[in-house]
Amino acid sequence: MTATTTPGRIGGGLLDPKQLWKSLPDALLKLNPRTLWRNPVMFIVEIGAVFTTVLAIGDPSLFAWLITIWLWLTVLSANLAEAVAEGRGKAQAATLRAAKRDTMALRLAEWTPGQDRTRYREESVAASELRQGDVVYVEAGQTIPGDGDVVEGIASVDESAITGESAPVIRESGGDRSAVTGGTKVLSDRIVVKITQKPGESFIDRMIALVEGASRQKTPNEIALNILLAALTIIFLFAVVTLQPMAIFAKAFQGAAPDTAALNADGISGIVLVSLLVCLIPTTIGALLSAIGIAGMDRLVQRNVLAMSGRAVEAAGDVNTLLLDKTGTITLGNRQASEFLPVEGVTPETLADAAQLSSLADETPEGRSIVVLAKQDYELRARAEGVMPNATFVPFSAETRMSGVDLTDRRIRKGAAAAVMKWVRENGGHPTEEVGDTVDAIAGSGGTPLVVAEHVEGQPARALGVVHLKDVVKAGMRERFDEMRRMGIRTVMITGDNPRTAKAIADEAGVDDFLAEAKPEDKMALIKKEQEGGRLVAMTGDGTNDAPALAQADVGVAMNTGTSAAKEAGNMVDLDSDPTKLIEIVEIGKQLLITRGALTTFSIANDIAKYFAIIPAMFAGIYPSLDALNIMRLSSPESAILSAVVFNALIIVALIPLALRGVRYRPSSASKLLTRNLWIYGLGGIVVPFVGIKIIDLIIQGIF
Ligand SMILES: Nc1ncnc2c1ncn2[C@@H]1O[C@H](COP(=O)(O)OP(=O)(O)OP(=O)(O)O)[C@@H](O)[C@H]1O
Ligand SMILES: [K+]
Ligand SMILES: [Mg+2]
Repeated sequence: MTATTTPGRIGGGLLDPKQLWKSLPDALLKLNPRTLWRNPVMFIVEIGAVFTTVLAIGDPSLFAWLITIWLWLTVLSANLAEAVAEGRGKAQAATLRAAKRDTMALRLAEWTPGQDRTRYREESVAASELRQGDVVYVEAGQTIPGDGDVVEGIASVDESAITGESAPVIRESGGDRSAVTGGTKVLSDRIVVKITQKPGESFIDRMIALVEGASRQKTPNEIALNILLAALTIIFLFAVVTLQPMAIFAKAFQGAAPDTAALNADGISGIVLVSLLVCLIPTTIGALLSAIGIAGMDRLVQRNVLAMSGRAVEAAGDVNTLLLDKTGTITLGNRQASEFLPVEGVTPETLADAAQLSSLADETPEGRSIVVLAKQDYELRARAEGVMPNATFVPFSAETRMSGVDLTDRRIRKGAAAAVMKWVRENGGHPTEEVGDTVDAIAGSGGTPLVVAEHVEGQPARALGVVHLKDVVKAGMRERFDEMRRMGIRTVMITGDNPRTAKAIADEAGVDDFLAEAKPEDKMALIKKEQEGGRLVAMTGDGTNDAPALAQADVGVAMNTGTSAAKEAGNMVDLDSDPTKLIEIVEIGKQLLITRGALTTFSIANDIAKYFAIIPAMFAGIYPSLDALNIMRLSSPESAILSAVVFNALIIVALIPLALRGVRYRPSSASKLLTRNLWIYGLGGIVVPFVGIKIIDLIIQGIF
């Protein structure tokens, strides 16, 4: 992809200070308690800051004001993290809005497929007036007025407004490349589009809401973590509150110890209690949690993937099995007729003629390619539907795996070998051995054989021959599947095609397993089976027949080129329509989970370390024996507390880049990763505060 629509990524780990500055107004707005209460940890800090502000006004001192200022800065840092994360989507939303200009649409009344356009009543309406089910006509140079499926014709479309990709794409009726998006532009030819969107709920609308974070909801893991953080906060609140009677008691017994601003005969000052509390509660992760989630979604957007649910992004990090469909996902998907192979006694022309006749109204790419090949090899002229008034066309369905035509005294079918042979038998015929051999040969090479058969009234049905549909495995598939294996993900190809073709393609592409002759309900059943025992399943697909499976999967990635039904059913859409994108989606999911885990570990280790940094300094005057623990030798209790509060605020800002960029992920086993991160972030979390607080203490000492 190109990154024309995506705002600059935060590279190299360093945060552009300009971004912090630009997000400052948003961060200030987030101080509003009505929005902040959603983040319990930071909400407590804000209450604490209000409290110390009141105390500082009542009994002003430099110490009181410094603490108060830094407490407010702590809340502001958290808001800044979230605002910076959100700010990146806003630029993209602006680009998308530009594509949303209101256009005029040419609506067709009483449309039926295959008819000459001049027969319809046409009316020009504003795009915003269009309703679900309306049929519109769009030609070269015009903007597509709404989301829908192409029901007639083929056109090249410029989708750069949403994908950022300037190369035009083909959109055509019938197949799995039929979905078009409102706001994109037809470059050549003309198409008839059936609108599928509800007014005001267009794909671009949803994209805007998504990149702006307006529709973001907390994910299950995030909610669970929030509850844990709130619980920790309450525990520390008790710990701090019970410190007070202890302090008063100790002070009474050790009356000789000198009073300090932190501790006198009345106990610990309110300012110090609040400071202690803020230092102990998990402010680091509390401040960064939501930014981590937003950044995860944003990383997907950068890769042209729209995740409609945060839950799916999380699930992606834990996926065990990936199901892919064959045609159009593993293969290029424009299965083209390449050869007519008749049985003995039938001329190639007869076969080509029958195949063409049965495909005249078949709007699938396969059907159209048969019409074209017959025309080109045998100069058979495609007969227009209007010229054959007695013909009833039988459209292709994934259930029957056949399509065809019924004429007055002759019926023709073409389709999957098993389906057509069954049809021949049911109509009194015997499929010849020869068809079987031809079918096997084509399938063995990875091609799709379509058997053509006819049933003339009064005679037994008979197979006329086989059409060879050629398809090509996309480049680089094997390497990507190897990579998935290293990540511990099993890949399974599912296809409506026969087992032989399936095996040939599966071997060539290097998937772990395959399921052939799968009907939509079989795909569903396979997913449900895989999900048993808590395994998470991802699925990529593009066809209408993939829709139920996409909805059932934990991560359902619909190709943007696919049908509207598929895009509606999945919980992610890949604008690049690249099935191996799932590797990146899984990586981003894992990165999200790892980043959250690492920063939680760091945050909690950090808080515990702070406890040991401050408490000895505070009580050293009273309990000389505690002096042994006072390894940091901070200059005074006040300085110790102020240093801890300053450090607590600065560490949030320091970690914003990591929260946004994410902790690096390399394919390796989950347990190895966990141990490694526990070491780095756990140990780091313990050591960093000691060093940081000491440095700040020295600076404070230097100033005063
Ligand atoms: N237009 C058509 N007319 C008749 N038969 C068709 C047509 N298109 C496909 N078939 C047959 O029906 C079978 C099932 O098609 P279906 O679209 O369900 O699956 P597929 O495209 O082969 O696999 P996938 O699920 O990977 O997309 C094909 O393998 C082919 O034999
Ligand atoms: K803290
Ligand atoms: Mg298909």
